[in-house]
Amino acid sequence: MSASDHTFAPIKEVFCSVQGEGPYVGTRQAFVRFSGCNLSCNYCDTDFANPGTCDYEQVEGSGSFEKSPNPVSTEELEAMLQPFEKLHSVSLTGGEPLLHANFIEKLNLSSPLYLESNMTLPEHARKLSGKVTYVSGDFKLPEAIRSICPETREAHVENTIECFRLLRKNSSRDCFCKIVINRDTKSETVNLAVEAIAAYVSCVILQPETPIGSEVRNTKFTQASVQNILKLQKNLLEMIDTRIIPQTHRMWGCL
Ligand SMILES: C[S@@+](CC[C@H](N)C(=O)[O-])C[C@H]1O[C@@H](n2cnc3c(N)ncnc32)[C@H](O)[C@@H]1O
Ligand SMILES: Nc1nc2[nH]cc(C(=O)O)c2c(=O)[nH]1
Ligand code: SF4
Ligand SMILES: [Mg+2]
Repeated sequence: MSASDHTFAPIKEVFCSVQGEGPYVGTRQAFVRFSGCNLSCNYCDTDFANPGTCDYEQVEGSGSFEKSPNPVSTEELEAMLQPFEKLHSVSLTGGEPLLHANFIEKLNLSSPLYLESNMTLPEHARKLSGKVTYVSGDFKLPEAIRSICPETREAHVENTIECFRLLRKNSSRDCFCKIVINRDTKSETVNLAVEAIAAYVSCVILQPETPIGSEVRNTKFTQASVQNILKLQKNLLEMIDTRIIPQTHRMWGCL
C-alpha cells in the first residue's frame, strides 16, 4: 500500500477513561481527541492545538503516554485502540472532530462511535450519518461565541439546527443536546435553541460551566445560580426530558 492510500488526521491524544458528561456518564470509553477547532468558545477547557506528536496510552487507564508522529493514519489509530477492552464506545472529540469527517468515515473499529461535536459543520456531519451511533451535540448559544461577528453567529445557529436534523435520533442512533450554562446565559436563547432541535434529540442536558483558569478561585464570577438553572430546567421540561448534569470527570480528576 502506498502512502497516498492512507487517510491521516492530526490527533492530540488517545486514552481510556469514562464518559464524564451527559446521559452516558460513567460508561467506559476510549477517547480520541482531534486537533483543531473552527470555534473559540468563551469557556473552552481544552487545548486543541496541533502538536507534532500524538500522546497515546499504551496501557489503558495507566495515565502513562507514548508518542507517535502526527498526522496519524486510520490504521495507526486502529492499532492504538486495539488493547482497550470492554468499551461502551469510542468518543471522537477535540477540538472539533467533524473537521476530520473524511478520516472518521474510513475508521474500522469494533466499538460503536460516539461523536462529541459543536454541530456547526453540516456538510461534514452529512458524511457521518451512517457511521456514528451516539451523537453528543453541544448547542453553542450566541453568548458562548461572543467574539465572532453577529452574521457568522447567526449562520452557526442555522448550521447547528441542520446538523441536529442530519444526525437526529433514530432506531439505530441516539442523539442528545448539551448546553453549557453560565451567569450570562439567557433563558430566551436557551428556549429558542431547544425549540429548534427538540424533535431531533432524546434529551437535553444543561451542563453548568466548570470554572477554568483564574475563575477557579472566584467561581461566583462565571457560574449561574442554582435557582436560575432549576428555572431553565422547569421551562424546558414542558418540551422535552431535560437534565442538569455537571462535568463529572473534573470532580474525581480522571482524564
Ligand atoms: C472540549 S469540547 C470538544 C468537542 C466539541 N468541540 C464540542 O464543543 O462539543 C467537549 C465538551 O466540553 C465542554 N466544555 C468545555 N469547556 C467547558 C467548561 N468550562 N464547562 C463545562 N463544559 C465545558 C463542551 O461544551 C463540550 O461539551
Ligand atoms: N472523562 C471525560 N469525559 C468527557 N466527555 C466529553 C469530553 C470532551 O472533552 O469531549 C470528555 C473528557 O475530556 N473526559
Ligand atoms: S467547539 Fe468545543 S473544542 Fe471548540 S472551542 Fe468550543 S468547546 Fe472548545
Ligand atoms: Mg474534556
